[in-house]
Amino acid sequence: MTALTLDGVATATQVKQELTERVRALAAQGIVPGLGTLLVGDDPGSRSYVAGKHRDCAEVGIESIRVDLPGSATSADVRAAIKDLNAAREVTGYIIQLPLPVGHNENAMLELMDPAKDADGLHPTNLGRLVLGIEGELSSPLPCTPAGIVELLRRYDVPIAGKNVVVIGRGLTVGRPLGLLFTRKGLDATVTLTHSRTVDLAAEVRRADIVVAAVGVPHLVQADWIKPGAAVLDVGITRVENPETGKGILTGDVHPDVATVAGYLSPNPRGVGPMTRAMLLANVVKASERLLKP
Ligand SMILES: Nc1nc(=O)c2c([nH]1)NC[C@@H]1CN(c3ccc(C(=O)N[C@@H](CCC(=O)O)C(=O)O)cc3)C=[N+]21
Repeated sequence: MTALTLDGVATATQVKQELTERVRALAAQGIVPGLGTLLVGDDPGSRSYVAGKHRDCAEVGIESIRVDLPGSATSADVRAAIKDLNAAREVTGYIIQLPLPVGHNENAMLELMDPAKDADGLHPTNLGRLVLGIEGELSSPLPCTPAGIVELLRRYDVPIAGKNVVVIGRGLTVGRPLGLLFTRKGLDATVTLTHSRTVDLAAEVRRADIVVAAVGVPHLVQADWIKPGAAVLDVGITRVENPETGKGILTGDVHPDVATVAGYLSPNPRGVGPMTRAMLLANVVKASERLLKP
């Protein structure tokens, strides 16, 4: 058996086409969604991620508002920039590009954001609403990677209700919110959240119909860990130095041999990553559409 590829690039392209239509409909009502990004310091990875997000915005017609602060910026500078973004009328939603340089208190900065403008869905109020299971229009922006994972599975009609999901990694942006999302009414999966202190990780993963690996440990998940036919989402990515060439290779958490056992496999890169970026755009468009609601 060779797993069906859950193609994140093709799916993200579909999502962006649908968003382009929704942005056109908003423009007809005089509303232009705007995505703000606050980048502190000059980490090349963060710079390239932020540049990618603004390219995505241009693709669907969302306005971009970039705020870049130098690495020497103080917490007061960051707080002032957050206050400006909260007040800026052209900003529908924004993100604080993580990680912030050492010395800044990320959680305190996230809490300063206006929850209605939290395009990442990582503000405590929005994570709290996820716990409360607030559905429908009132529901807040969902964290982008968990939303991207569910959207990818849905678009390939991968069964979720009643299925055993094993998430590897309990991080803020993926593992923890994903457990809440999969157990929501309407998705109805059963979730096991594993982590570095889980006793027999392979045994847990072998029970899974859906596996999400989000830890950043190259090729952690082996083929003999996978129930034949299971869906595997490879999220964690690490730049592994090639000893011969010295080049950095992007390596996922899932060993390539898994493709011979799994029923579905998202590649990494070109899987959940592009879906994460598409869901960020969806959060901004949804926030603008909420402005239309009486
Ligand atoms: N507030 C905040 N929110 C984030 O969502 C956030 C963040 N900070 N800091 C950094 C991480 C990283 N992240 C990625 C999203 C997509 C790809 C992605 O699309 N990667 C491509 C490969 C690289 C590329 O082509 O750019 C892929 O997987 O195919 C990568 C990384 C979001 N992050």
